[in-house]
Amino acid sequence: MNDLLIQPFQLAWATGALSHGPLIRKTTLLGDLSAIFTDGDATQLFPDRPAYAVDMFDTPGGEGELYVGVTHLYPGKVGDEYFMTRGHFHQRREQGEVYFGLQGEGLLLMQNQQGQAWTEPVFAGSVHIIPGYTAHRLINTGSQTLSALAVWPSTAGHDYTSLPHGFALRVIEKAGKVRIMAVKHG
Ligand SMILES: O=P(O)(O)OC[C@H]1O[C@](O)(CO)[C@@H](O)[C@@H]1O
Repeated sequence: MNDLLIQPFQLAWATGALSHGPLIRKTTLLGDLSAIFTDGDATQLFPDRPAYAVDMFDTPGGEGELYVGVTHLYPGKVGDEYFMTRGHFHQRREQGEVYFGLQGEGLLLMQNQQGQAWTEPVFAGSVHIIPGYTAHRLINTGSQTLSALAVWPSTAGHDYTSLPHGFALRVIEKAGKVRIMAVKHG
């Protein structure tokens, strides 16, 4: 092959489909998420139902390397609470991440180490800079799959243990409307 011209990976922006490169897909089932929903027991009614899938290019890790992936978060609720990702800080706290909304509608929930939380609407074309020292979670408030492209340092890692009481906000549907609720244990 001509080493002076290397074909890039590709992303279909409208759907989040990744191609032209080695891919890894990780699917998270409702049954894996019982600890994060208010009505955790309800997740056991459909434990094998996929809540979301993360596709990412299988590229080298290490200092200075970036990962590129797309999270496809499916529509649905557990009780009145919308499907969401686990949410995490980065092991390497100082490392940030960038999300790009591709399709669907939802919220990006962020929370700093002081416990202050906020949300940003996610939609096709939205751009989200997740600062370092900030936990983050995607929430699907729509009726279609919410897909977001993410770019993050390969050394960032995922810390799921530093939110023992969860996030300070929960997002539910009430009287047909999206409600962002401040809670003690999110
Ligand atoms: O690991 P979580 O919190 O379920 O989030 C899903 C994915 O979202 C990302 O932040 C971006 O794809 C990944 O790092 C993470 O695996």
